[in-house]
Amino acid sequence: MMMEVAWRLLDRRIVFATAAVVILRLIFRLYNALIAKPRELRRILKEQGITGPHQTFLLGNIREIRKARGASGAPKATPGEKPVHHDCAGTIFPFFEQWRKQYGEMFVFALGNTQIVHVVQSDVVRDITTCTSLDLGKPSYQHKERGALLGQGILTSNGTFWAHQRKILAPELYMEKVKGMVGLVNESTKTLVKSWKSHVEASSSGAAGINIDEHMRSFSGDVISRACFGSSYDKGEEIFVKLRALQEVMSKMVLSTGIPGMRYLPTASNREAWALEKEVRTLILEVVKERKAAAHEKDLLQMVLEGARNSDLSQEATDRFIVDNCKNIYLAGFETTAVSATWCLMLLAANPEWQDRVRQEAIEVCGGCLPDSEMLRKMKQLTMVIHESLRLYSPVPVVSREALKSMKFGDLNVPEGVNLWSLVLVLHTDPEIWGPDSYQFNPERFANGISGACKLPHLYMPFGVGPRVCLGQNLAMVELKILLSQIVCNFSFTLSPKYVHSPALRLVIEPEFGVDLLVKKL
Ligand code: HEM
Repeated sequence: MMMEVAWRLLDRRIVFATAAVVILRLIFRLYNALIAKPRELRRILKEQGITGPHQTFLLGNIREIRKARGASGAPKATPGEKPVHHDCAGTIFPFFEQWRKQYGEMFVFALGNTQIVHVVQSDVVRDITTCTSLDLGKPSYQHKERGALLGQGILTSNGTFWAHQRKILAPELYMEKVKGMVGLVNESTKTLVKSWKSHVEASSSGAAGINIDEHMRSFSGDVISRACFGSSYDKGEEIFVKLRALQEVMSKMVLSTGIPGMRYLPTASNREAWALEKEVRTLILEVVKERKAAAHEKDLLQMVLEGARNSDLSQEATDRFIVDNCKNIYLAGFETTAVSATWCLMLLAANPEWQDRVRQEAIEVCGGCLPDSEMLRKMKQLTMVIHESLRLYSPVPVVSREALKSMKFGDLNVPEGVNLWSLVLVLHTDPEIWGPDSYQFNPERFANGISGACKLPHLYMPFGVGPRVCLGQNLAMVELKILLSQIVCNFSFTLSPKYVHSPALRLVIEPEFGVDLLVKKL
């Protein structure tokens, strides 16, 4: 009896002792990750003279700033006012402007427990963005926060795994291959032009008011579905509808919190994201299964499939490789292209003289036909407008990297785990680089290409630069050129009085209330 009681007590003591050790280790790890390591990184940076705001800057703060300045962070604009472009960098990132004044060009701040150095000096930006070392990668917090959306695909992965994925995907988006996609982009454009024509015909005044954002998204989604899934296009559409829903759920989550680990909690949005993630995975793998039966044309999915099969991965890892990269291509190529087209059309509507110039050129070059790749090359005025639009409203506002090991750029020692951010919008509108009219819409500056437009061409980076430069930039330019040339050939358009100019930061920089145009058939 005595023995039994002693054993029981001992048992309990062992259980308590084990639990105490586990809890203490957990506390120690949390302390290290949340307090000791960030403090140590700050100390190293401070020794180099890099200081900055001490409060932890969570993405939730963006909402506070928005509340204070109006819904998007942009000053309130009156409907019908001509857009003022100098809004963008300063109003979307007012805190950066304030910190630059307070701490100088290079400063450190925190996003959750991640230390971020803000860098805009041209030589340091060049060294960072062109660095080919695999020790410099994409920030790990992006993967943590957007795991359900991105998985471990090309956008967020690092090291040799990223290099392997890039090697498989890159050749499929080289210019030679993209030339072969002109036909499918023309198909998607025809659908859009037809739908706008019926809108105009249905309006009694001969001018239809169109909120163009959804139209641009349908166009861009249509192109990506065709490029990715080829003849399995119908299934591709279904997958992309679900992915868009997933993206929307995730974008709300990303904006509402910067707290690490939130995505593991069973909140309502997390549960919704997990369910959508599962559905997308099942749908993609169904297409893959169907394909195993028959020889297939070489669309993007097929390349991802073959790349995964030749990679000596387990079945589980192969499936993940395929699903994650399909999701990554969609995310990288869908919203960015749609929002770029939206900004280009807003600028053409606000600047009728440029709309006329682009129209005249498109009519001369295309002669009433759908463009081929040679015609696209000849449309110089249109290319200038697209470059200028991507300069003022670059959809991706920040190019970011993480030092996966301690690294050095010029005099800057970057400790392992520190992130580097270059604000594209600031670099794109710096009067020192672009001249006194840097905030104005002036496509003429690109008459002699990017190197003729500014003093430091490597700082023009709507598609990023260096080894991780956008893989889809050729396709994106082809999409924009075909879409815009066909719109100006078929329609004339002005900004509707409903339009309120308010660039807002969501996953990309987009017009907060959309773009409303008044469209007439030519
Ligand atoms: C106007 C439209 C687009 C813009 C503005 C854009 C912009 C960007 C930017 C800024 C990056 C990050 C570069 C860096 O971190 O240095 C990126 C990466 C990427 N983009 Fe795009 N993109 C566009 C369209 C597309 C399209 C249509 C696709 C695919 C079909 C695509 C695929 C990718 C991929 C796969 C990456 C990751 C590259 C890597 O990490 O190795 N993008 N894009």
